[in-house]
Amino acid sequence: MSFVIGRGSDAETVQAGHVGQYRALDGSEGADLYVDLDGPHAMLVVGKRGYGKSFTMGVLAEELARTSGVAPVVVDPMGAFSTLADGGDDETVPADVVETPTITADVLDPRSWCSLLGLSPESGAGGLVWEAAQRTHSLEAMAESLEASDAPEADVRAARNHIRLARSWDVFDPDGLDGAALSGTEITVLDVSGLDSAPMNAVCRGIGEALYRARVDERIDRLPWLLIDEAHTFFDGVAQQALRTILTRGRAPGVSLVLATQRPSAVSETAISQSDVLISHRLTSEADLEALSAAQPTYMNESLDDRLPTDPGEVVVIDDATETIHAAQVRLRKTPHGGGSPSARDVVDLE
Ligand SMILES: Nc1ncnc2c1ncn2[C@@H]1O[C@H](COP(=O)(O)OP(=O)(O)OP(=O)(O)O)[C@@H](O)[C@H]1O
Repeated sequence: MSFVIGRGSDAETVQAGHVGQYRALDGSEGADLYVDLDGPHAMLVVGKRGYGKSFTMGVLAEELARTSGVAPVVVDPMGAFSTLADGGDDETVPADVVETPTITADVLDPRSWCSLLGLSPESGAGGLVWEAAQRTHSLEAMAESLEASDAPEADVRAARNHIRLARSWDVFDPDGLDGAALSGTEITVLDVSGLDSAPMNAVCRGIGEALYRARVDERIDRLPWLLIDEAHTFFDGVAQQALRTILTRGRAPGVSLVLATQRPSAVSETAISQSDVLISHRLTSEADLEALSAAQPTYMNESLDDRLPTDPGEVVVIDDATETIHAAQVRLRKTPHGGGSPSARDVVDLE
């Protein structure tokens, strides 16, 4: 029996992930720390650059990949998680890396199409894109429907150019990833690192909606866990809508979200207030500390900044389910860590 974050003390550690050890006040390591992977959760992993957010997310990903009944999916904007598939010294993690993830065009509603292409729905071209998205289900069909329009040629030309831009991203495909394709037992890593912010957001939105809808419509049995690194990138664009839906309504259909960001002040307030587990690495920026302090739970007696850790891999965990706070050291990765900063000394060693 151990303490399991999100579940409570004296809990069984089945369907729980081993993420590290408690950290005593003198810095020594204590008992093992587990996180509940059985029920749905919204987790937020925050911390200044280089203090271990991606590493911690990788540890969670490794644990999810080896947990039954869940369908873990990572949206990987830095290309740091494909190493999950490389295996470790003595253990392998079942992982499937999708290097060019695609989604279907109809996951975006007409308004989102306009915002994705930077068009005002009130403009001539925006209105045409809106109508095309409303009437059709693929990018091809959207392009064709523009040609049949009797709108002014200048508007049609502008709309055509924007649709052409969307086609050049190569992220829309009528056979794009759906809930079924994403709900395997292995962890699916979607490498979006080669994409600009707009198509990256479109993919994230499509994946979030596909997983959520598949559970609401009872088309998949396993409980999806969507892990998103650099989450602030997605609260700036069209992905935001899907992430908000999961944060506010994901619990009932059993969809979990793990967001990692170095800028908690740049993810929405919803992301902070709806998270039931907050894992905080070192943070120093005034704005970020304020964003977290504003959502600081009433059971937290002292200020959060007084408790924040100082070294990479050290965390403070605020568990809303059990209303407890824990100081811990995140365990080492079993698969290679794909993030981290390059060092000039490593280059010299190679020469
Ligand atoms: N739990 C840990 N145990 C040991 N070392 C760690 C741990 N977590 C992080 N580190 C070390 O810190 C380095 C930086 O970690 P990581 O790449 O996860 O930072 P980050 O906060 O995600 O940074 P960025 O914002 O640049 O992505 C790692 O390469 C690793 O050397």
